[in-house]
Amino acid sequence: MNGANGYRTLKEDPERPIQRDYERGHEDPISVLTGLCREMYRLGWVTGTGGGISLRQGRFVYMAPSGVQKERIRPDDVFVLDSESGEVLCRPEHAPTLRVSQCCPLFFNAFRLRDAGACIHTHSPVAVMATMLPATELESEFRITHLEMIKGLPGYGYHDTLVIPLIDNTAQEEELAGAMAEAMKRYARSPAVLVRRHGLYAWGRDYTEAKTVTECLDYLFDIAVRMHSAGLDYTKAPQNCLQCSAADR
Ligand SMILES: CSCCC(=O)C(=O)COP(=O)(O)O
Ligand SMILES: [Zn+2]
Repeated sequence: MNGANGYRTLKEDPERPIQRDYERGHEDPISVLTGLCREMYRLGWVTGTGGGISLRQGRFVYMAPSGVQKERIRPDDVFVLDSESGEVLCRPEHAPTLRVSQCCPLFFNAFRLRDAGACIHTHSPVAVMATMLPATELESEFRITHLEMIKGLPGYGYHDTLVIPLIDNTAQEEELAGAMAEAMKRYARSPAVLVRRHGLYAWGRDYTEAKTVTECLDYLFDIAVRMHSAGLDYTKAPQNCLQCSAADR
């Protein structure tokens, strides 16, 4: 069959659906986790052992150990947990002193409250800078509008104002869990929570979406910091936007 664009299109056989492995969880989640940790390290998101990613696939949750260099995790370092109870099912046998990531209860917030398939925690410098901008200090939320990359976030358009809740940091990572859950309930549309002077938790229905969301947010934080330095207001629509009313500007 020829499609309107001249490309050959195939009709999908319902008995033998085309395998879209990345959507259907046929990739090895442990290899995905170790590979993404290396990529996130290169982006400056998970340096100095902090930050990370957790994946949920069916009954199982995959998570890195705490306090280790995330870019150097090997497959046999990865913990496997029960996605319902949170119980550790498999631990690294070769290193009995390793403990599961301190981010565990925060990753579980994303799995339980948003039905996420992946959650990313970054210590990205631009995310941390964004939590200290004057507009975020006052409101305990990060707002930004009229930037193309907002469209990379599920359910958002160019003219929308993206609002990410911002919670205060605590001495221990686990102590953030309650405030993060509260913020997620109050900001039902938000795909992420910022932690002041610490970083970002962002999630998606699978690791591809979580990675895209985190990349778009990181870009938007960077732009916000640059716009603020240039004396520009990233929270308001530009004067010349014909679709927006005076109240938006
Ligand atoms: C320098 S990392 C401080 C602790 C932290 O913020 C963090 O994200 C720790 O994560 P881990 O997976 O190493 O428990
Ligand atoms: Zn952290």
